[in-house]
Amino acid sequence: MSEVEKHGFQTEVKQLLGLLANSLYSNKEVFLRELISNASDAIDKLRFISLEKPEVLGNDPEFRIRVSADKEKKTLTISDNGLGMTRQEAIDHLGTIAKSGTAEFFKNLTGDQSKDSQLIGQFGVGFYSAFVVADKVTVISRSYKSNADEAVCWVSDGSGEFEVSQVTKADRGTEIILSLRDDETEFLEDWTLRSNISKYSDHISVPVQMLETVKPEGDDKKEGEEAEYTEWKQVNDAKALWTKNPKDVSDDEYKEFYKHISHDFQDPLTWTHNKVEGSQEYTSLMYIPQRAPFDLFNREQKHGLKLYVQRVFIMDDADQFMPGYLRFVKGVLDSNDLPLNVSREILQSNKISAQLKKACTKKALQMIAKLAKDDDKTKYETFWAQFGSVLKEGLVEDYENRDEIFGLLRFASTANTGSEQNVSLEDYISRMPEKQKNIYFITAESYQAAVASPYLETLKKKGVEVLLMWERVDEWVMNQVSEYKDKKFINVCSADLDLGELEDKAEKEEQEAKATENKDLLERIKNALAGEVSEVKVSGRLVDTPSCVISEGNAMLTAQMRRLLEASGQKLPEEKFVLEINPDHAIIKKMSAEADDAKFKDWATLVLDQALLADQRGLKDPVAYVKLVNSLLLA
Ligand SMILES: Nc1ncnc2c1ncn2[C@@H]1O[C@H](COP(=O)(O)OP(=O)(O)OP(=O)(O)O)[C@@H](O)[C@H]1O
Repeated sequence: MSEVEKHGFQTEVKQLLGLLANSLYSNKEVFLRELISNASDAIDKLRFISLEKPEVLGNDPEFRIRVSADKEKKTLTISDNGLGMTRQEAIDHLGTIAKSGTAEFFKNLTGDQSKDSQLIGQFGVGFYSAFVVADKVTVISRSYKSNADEAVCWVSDGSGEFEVSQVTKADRGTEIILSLRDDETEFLEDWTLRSNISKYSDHISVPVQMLETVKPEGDDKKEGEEAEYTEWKQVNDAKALWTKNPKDVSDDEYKEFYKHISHDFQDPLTWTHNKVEGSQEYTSLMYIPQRAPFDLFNREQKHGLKLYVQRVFIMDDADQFMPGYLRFVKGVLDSNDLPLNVSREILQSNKISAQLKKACTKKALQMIAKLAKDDDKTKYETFWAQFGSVLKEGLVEDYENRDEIFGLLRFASTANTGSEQNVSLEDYISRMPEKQKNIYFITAESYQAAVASPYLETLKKKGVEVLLMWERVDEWVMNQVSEYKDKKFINVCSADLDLGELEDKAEKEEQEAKATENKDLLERIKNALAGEVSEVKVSGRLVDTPSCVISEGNAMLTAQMRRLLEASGQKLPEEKFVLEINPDHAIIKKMSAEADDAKFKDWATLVLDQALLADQRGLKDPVAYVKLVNSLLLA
């Protein structure tokens, strides 16, 4: 054995190891699924390499995973003849977590063990789950590229460090030896292992073998042969789940397979399994998780389907088949038409992959639509809470499926008493009074800001429902969609709020009359606010509030959008507002009666500042505002 080299785990791995025992307490046996999954991935990868270089298989061409227990030593060994790891790969892969966004994820943990261990499920623990049952893990691995004496031995007790040394290993592949804790010896029992392996691994295509005692009897027994001997026998079904007829697959099998491909501990919310024959031949099996992954909004998040061509694994995270707004969909795509030597670059510009993307997108949207119709309403609520804001991106990203996506959206609304997002556009349209031709909505900083906005006042008075939006993505999306089923989307904060036929002739005339009547007042306010506002108008949208501001012309940078752009580092020109006043409001009446120009200016400033505050625009000089309010209160 060569010199032993010590390494420390990456900080995040240490944190993960610290939380594991708690998070996997009630389903410790998942370590077996995770290690068998890794072994099967390692075999899939080598099978792929061998397509071009069959010589890498050498004299060991039969892929298999082996599980064996040693009751005396209290060890459980999982070995595979996959691609193996070099010394450096073992250091890199078994000492760090390579997922982007990992550091942020760990920074955001609360420090409360029980809460954090729930979150860890979102993360996928993989190899490290071995430490839940073992107090020492030894990995002996030889890469398919290395010689027998260049194998690596990796050992750790999971506390903070691991050791690596060079060893000799006769065959290619990886052997993981778990020294089980005293209270975990049930995993040495033949029956426990067999039942867990068949539960977790029936659906993977690689045979998983265990040693079986064979008792030759009668004619089989040869002269001089020992009474009993052991032989490696296949334990699992080893038939890739997606290749089966959907009718022959149980819900439990679908759920287990999901856990195998996703490394999630929870069951999926739903799935769709489709075998398509004809001009294109492919099978897709797609799932929606119950919970969003920790990196759903990380640009570098790996997502997409596991790609197989004619049942041969080609690559993980093939994002060419799923649009970005469906990045939470997990699953497998097995194509008969793509070439086996397909690369990411080829997929990017390939006609077949474009057709497959279209088909998979449609199927995924149908799966979501079916979930929306499920009798169990909580399922769609869960889906919407986890992935709704991502799905909305599809309105911009996927013009072709816009109507389908619109149909899946759920909103908060003034028709509800709380902030729950459960109103579909169909619900909204079905409640529209005959005279209403448009769909009204508001975007704001928060639910509270939206529902209490002065911009809703007239619509509320007229009994018109308004959809309330406050998610980051809303402003951007709603700026880019104009209509649904011939109904225009109208932002109630827009400069020229189009009430269409909801505003009758008499109201229009009344409004015009008020504008004429208050012409001097409007002019006086504009002068008093010299340069602060571009125009002062009589408002048609206010009832209980003295004033509001709207953006000049149709520039329509709402407060929310402005903040988003500023946060992204854009320099925006200073905004000019149109101030709308409600001449029937007592404050405006009081202001109008003020003869003293200086005092009038104070009132005008107050009315503008209040409008800016109500629109969550913030004030340039909040201290001056407080002084002004106090002086008017004490006057
Ligand atoms: N049996 C094995 N053979 C070869 N490489 C392995 C084996 N087990 C683990 N590895 C390597 O170690 C890496 C880390 O494994 P780990 O289970 O922690 O994460 P993962 O499988 O990449 O991610 P996740 O489990 O979240 O999908 C793997 O990506 C792989 O490169």
